[in-house]
Amino acid sequence: MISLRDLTKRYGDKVVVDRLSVELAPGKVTGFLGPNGAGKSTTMRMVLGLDRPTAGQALVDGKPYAELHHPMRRIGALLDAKAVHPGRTARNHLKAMARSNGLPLRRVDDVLETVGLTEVADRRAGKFSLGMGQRLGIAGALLGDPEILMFDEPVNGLDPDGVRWIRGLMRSLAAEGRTVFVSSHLMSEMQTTADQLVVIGKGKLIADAPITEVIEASSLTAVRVRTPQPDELEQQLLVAGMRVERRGGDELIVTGGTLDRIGGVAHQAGVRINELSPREASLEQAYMELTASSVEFAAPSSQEGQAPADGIDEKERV
Ligand SMILES: Nc1ncnc2c1ncn2[C@@H]1O[C@H](COP(=O)(O)OP(=O)(O)OP(=O)(O)O)[C@@H](O)[C@H]1O
Repeated sequence: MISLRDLTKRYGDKVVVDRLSVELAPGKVTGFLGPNGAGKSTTMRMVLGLDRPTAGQALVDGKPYAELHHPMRRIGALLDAKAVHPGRTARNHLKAMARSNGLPLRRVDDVLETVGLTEVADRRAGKFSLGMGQRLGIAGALLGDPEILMFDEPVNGLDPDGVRWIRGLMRSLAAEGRTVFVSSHLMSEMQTTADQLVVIGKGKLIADAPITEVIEASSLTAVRVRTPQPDELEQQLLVAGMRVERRGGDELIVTGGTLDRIGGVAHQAGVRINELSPREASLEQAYMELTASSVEFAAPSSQEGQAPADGIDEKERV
């Protein structure tokens, strides 16, 4: 279990991590999201005892990293895949890690196998491709067979095969009951990998919720309703506290209500429904909305690539 309690880091007068309190649950992949400079890497470094909190605590199984007996058996991390001696072979790199951390040497072959590097184990790490380097970094994280894994941007720069492999690995580590904490810029990637999301902006917690809730809470998640009695239904939905946008003819776009609630309101009002269809925001849209005010260096305003206000693609409009 990783617990962040009012975790704060200041550099000079800049607050980089601001009273962050989060508990990361085992058996789940928790995605750690935030715009550039939000404080993700700094948070992860504090969990590993590489940076000292200015205030608050980052605890691993209830203790600061420095007080753990066999830290690599508790938590394994990939922060910087390039932190490998280029002249060492992959196998020797892992052996050195195992020796200096009191881990059994037989683990080296196990983790080489897990990450698919057995064939190239005796090649020098300096000659490895980016993807092989990432795999070696992950092998190092797995060496102590820890219950907690933390990866900082593990898919950065990987080809689709590498991305798929890491996704599968994270899912299977969580399925074994481990705590998996992974930062990423790739929302689409998190949408398929994470169960839970922790979103920060300018060091502050913005959201800590299951991914489904983050998407549901987006104002871009809507329901399209078609009815021959749009005035009546609009009235009843407004009374029930939902927001309704009229689309001319028989179409309403409803936000703030689930399919079930909208169906219930229509049924009670005796309104006939011809279509009731969900329009889910993508995680990307929900995320952009959440972090809009936390982006440190925004690009000059551009409409390009922005989601339409109701989250419905132009091509879906009829
Ligand atoms: N050693 C340091 N001294 C001063 N400022 C620092 C130091 N390390 C990080 N920062 C600042 O802290 C802020 C947060 O950085 P951090 O790397 O934690 O963000 P991040 O969310 O991981 O961003 P990215 O996604 O771009 O990696 C940035 O503004 C960064 O410039």
